[in-house]
Amino acid sequence: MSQDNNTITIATRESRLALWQAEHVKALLEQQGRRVELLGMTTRGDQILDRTLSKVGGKGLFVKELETALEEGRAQLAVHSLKDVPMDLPQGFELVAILEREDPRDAFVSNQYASLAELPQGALVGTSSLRRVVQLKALRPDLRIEPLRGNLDTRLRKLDEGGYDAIVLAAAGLMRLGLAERIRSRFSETEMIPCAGQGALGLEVRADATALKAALAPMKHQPTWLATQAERAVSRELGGSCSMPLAAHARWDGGSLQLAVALGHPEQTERALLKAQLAAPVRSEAEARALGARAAQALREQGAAAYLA
Ligand SMILES: NCc1[nH]cc(CCC(=O)O)c1CC(=O)O
Repeated sequence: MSQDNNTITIATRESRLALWQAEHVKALLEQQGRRVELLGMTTRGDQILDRTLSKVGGKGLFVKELETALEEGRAQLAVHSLKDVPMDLPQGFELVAILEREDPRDAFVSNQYASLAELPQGALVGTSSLRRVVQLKALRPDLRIEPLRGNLDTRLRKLDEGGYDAIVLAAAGLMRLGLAERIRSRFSETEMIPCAGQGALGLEVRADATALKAALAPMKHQPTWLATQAERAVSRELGGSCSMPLAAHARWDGGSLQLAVALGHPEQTERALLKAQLAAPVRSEAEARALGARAAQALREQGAAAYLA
């Protein structure tokens, strides 16, 4: 297929969201005169749709098959939702760029209610993200929260079939798929702190792909890169995977990064949510990671150890 050096083959999952993201990067590369093909693949994470991902365990459920394609030379580039990418990539792989982040917030979607505040006592909310569960419980202890799995279209269908009063999803995914009109309201980044990397796309290549790395480097959006380095450092420091109830979101305020973090207990959702907010001037990746490490430390000082399995 792509034996000639000018063609870049992008390995992608085949969900509508993943394909949109791969097509988006393809279009950006084509604007630079590159020839691009897509290689669609099914990952283990796509196959396990009947169980909550946190119970399946294992990191990188959505990325491993794509990495194998890079390893075997069937593709040169993998496009990921950054929040699905493990904090430390396996030996031989690298994130070469992170694109400018879109809306990082979580969205409230319902056919009857305009916002969380409007939900009646004891309403049923669907989400499978432990991060969302612990923050929803803190905001509205009366709510019943039930698992909701599947790709975005499936989750919306389950809402429309009457299975839930409301569901909570990442705004960015809905916007990418042209489903923004389903969003009734957005949570602020402080009331429902997003997951590390939410709303950003990461480009992964083989670490030895020198020429390709040089070609992709200009696609790196430095403010997003630094913000997400701080967020991902929190998770790395706490030994986290994407399935623990950890939230980390950094936003720029002039030259300073404002980092908000929250950690809930994975089983006892009635236990207090640990929270911290820190800010620091950040000019380098080292400074971004140091800010993330300080936030993790702040959570440890509040007793994070008892929350980490
Ligand atoms: N975990 C699945 C996933 N991975 C990326 C997105 C949305 C897009 C993004 O955050 O970049 C979603 C859906 C969701 O969490 O609702």
